[in-house]
Amino acid sequence: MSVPYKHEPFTDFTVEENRKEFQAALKKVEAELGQDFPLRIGGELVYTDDKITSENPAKKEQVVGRVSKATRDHAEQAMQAALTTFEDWKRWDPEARAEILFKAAAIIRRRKHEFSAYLVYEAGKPWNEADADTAEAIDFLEYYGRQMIELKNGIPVLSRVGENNQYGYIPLGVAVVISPWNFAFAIMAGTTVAAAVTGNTVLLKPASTTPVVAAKFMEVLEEAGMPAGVINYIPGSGSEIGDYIVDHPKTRMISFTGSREVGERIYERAAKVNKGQYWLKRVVAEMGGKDTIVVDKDADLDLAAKSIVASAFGFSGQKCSACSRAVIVEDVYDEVLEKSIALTKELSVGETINDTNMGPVNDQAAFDKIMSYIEIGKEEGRIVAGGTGDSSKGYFIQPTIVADVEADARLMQEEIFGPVVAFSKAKDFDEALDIANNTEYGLTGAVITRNRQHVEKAKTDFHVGNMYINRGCTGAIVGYHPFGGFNMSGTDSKAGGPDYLQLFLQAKTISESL
Ligand SMILES: NC(=O)c1ccc[n+]([C@@H]2O[C@H](COP(=O)([O-])OP(=O)(O)OC[C@H]3O[C@@H](n4cnc5c(N)ncnc54)[C@H](O)[C@@H]3O)[C@@H](O)[C@H]2O)c1
Ligand SMILES: N[C@@H](CCC=O)C(=O)O
Repeated sequence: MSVPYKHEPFTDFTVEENRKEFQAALKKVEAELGQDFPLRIGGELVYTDDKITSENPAKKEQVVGRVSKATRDHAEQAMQAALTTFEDWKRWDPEARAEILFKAAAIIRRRKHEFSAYLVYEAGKPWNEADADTAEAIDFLEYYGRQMIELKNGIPVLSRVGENNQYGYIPLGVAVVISPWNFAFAIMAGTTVAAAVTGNTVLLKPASTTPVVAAKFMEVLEEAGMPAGVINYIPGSGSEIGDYIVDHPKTRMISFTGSREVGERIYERAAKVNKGQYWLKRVVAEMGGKDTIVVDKDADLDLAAKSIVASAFGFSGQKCSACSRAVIVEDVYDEVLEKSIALTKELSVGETINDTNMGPVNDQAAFDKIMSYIEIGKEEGRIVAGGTGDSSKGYFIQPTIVADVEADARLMQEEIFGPVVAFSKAKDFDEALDIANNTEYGLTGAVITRNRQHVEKAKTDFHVGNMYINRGCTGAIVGYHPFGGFNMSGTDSKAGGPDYLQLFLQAKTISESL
């Protein structure tokens, strides 16, 4: 029997010993950078000539690793391997499947700083963000393992005289898992193991800018005893193999996390029943956000500014949960804005091996997109902090606050996915909530208030999947804050929540007449 789930503690980097250990891990990983990683298809390691080169976004010339690139033929081979393996894997005792996850969690825990160091190099994460990403990956393994054990005998239903009834869950088949780069470890690992622990086999296509940490995770799974063919690792371009695996008639479900644009495409394509397909594909799609922190007039204004700045600029705003809109009741607008500007000016931006507050953004495309929104910000409001970027060595953008933006402006409506937050004024709390709700998304949001009635109103009227009170709007913890959004933020599949694994299962009723 395993001990109860508890989330993995974060490393306290104010402790000198922890800093030294992390610096040692950074050194060790730096010496390993530039290796080649294979595809993994049915347990075979496949090296291709065509590679995806993963670069450090903080230092463009630094190659983190070269990863073999899957073609459609590889994707087809992976599908066949997954189909064959499914026939065996689905019959495994769920507890034995869960044990592999616990073993993998233990391996990663022992090498925690090493994985976080990879995230510093490959995703440009500051130390604390890398550490949190690794901790969340461990949490997903520990939590989903336990959830599977809880579900293994199904859920009791009523029986009656002369009739014995059972209600249980069986796996679906081959799951296609497509993950984003911004939680290159946690989301990639969590979505993959959720599919596998429930008895499905997996085709994993990680994001093209962060395939190395996924390759390292494959090594851990193998060491933990994951049988060959259960998880098939096929990095490749979305356009080359993405559509192919989504459309494949043998794909039973798709677990996608990424942008709204790609999510909509996958949702639409998955709806079509192709030749040889005899099920409706299940789609879990977790997409973008346009998340708001609302500040009431009766609120702790220091807490408000701290929450806005941390949620807007943590990992350079590259979180689906990031605060990209601060909606502030007019009585306290100027004060919160001033406090936020002051805190923002204290943030350091630079190469994340140096433990800066903020690192680079993901790549040139992200840099260009974010800078173009800053230009739009100059038209739609007033730049009061930041506003500049430099992509000569890495993709660095200063944390940017745009003040006095109208509620329907582009800056208030479109996902920027970078270190840019728009401030908007509301005449009172009701109007602030209306503005908070006026986007097509509905992922996270927070209210900062001391007014109990307003807290209660926000609980019912703030239409987001994760609503926080008197704190920032990022940083959901597995098992504590099940995570997923409404409307165009996705299918509200609550990752790290008690009903998440059922998305990877189908329920079966058995009724026996006695
Ligand atoms: N809601 C959530 O839980 C959540 C979590 C993390 C990120 N996100 C969102 O993800 C986005 C950032 O991530 P991103 O830039 O990696 O997103 P993205 O949509 O560009 O890419 C996500 C994944 O989809 C793949 N892909 C691209 N085209 C494809 C296609 N035609 N078919 C199949 N797969 C394809 C990519 O290669 C990548 O692996 C943001 O919008 C962010 O809000 C959401
Ligand atoms: N779960 C993370 C966000 C994941 C998306 O980028 C958070 O709660 O901040």
